[in-house]
Amino acid sequence: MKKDRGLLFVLSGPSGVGKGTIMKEIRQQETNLKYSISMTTRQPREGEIDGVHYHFTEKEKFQEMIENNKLLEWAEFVGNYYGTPIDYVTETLDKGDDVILEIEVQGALQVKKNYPEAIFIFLMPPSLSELRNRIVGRGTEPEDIINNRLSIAREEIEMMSLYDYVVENDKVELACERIKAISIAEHCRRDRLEDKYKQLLEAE
Ligand SMILES: Nc1nc2c(ncn2[C@@H]2O[C@H](COP(=O)(O)OP(=O)(O)O)[C@@H](O)[C@H]2O)c(=O)[nH]1
Ligand SMILES: Nc1ncnc2c1ncn2[C@@H]1O[C@H](COP(=O)(O)OP(=O)(O)O)[C@@H](O)[C@H]1O
Repeated sequence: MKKDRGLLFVLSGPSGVGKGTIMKEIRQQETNLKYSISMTTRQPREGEIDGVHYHFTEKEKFQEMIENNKLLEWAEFVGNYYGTPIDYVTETLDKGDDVILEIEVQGALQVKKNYPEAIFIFLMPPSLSELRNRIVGRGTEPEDIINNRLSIAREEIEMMSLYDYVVENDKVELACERIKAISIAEHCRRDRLEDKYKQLLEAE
């Protein structure tokens, strides 16, 4: 039997909330979620690998992708460009596999416009002071960028109500379990096995 099209999940939330940490954990586990690797013009951080964490690229190439409609969505974030290559997403969904995007809020809103059937998950920190602690603790950004990211975070949090789910990232394992539970629940909702069971009842 032909597999139904996969489901598209969008994980979003303020910088420093733990999106990368959660995605790293989920990618190491056996799940049906395929991770879409974004394209960015940002410089790689120490330990980041091209083609694993991001497709790192020059501005010209990124611009070309936009012009050729090769990005499902894209956004400028603190001076760099980030975008989702469309081909991987459509090919994977067509094969019947689920895809998860880890993107910021402007991009998520574009996906909502272009692919409204996607399922939107907003990851929240336990508090704003904890969010600051996490960004400072990560030690990857200078003070002015941290402040910039925190003021964007406040604006992003205001968009929370547009999402289907709000998931707290208090403990990494708990947040991962919640996201996996959402994926299972959404499959139950989409697949509705009523027809199958109706046939079974009729056959008995
Ligand atoms: N719109 C959009 N945002 C992205 C994409 N990839 C990553 N981002 C977001 O860009 C923001 C900055 O990412 P990054 O520089 O890796 O920093 P970090 O996620 O805060 O560690 C984060 O909120 C990411 O979720 C993408 O393809 N599209
Ligand atoms: N549940 C959590 N509890 C404590 N620290 C966390 C938790 N989740 C993530 N962190 C830490 O917060 C920092 C930011 O996480 P990161 O995954 O880089 O965030 P994002 O990708 O959303 O910007 C990292 O140092 C990470 O180890």
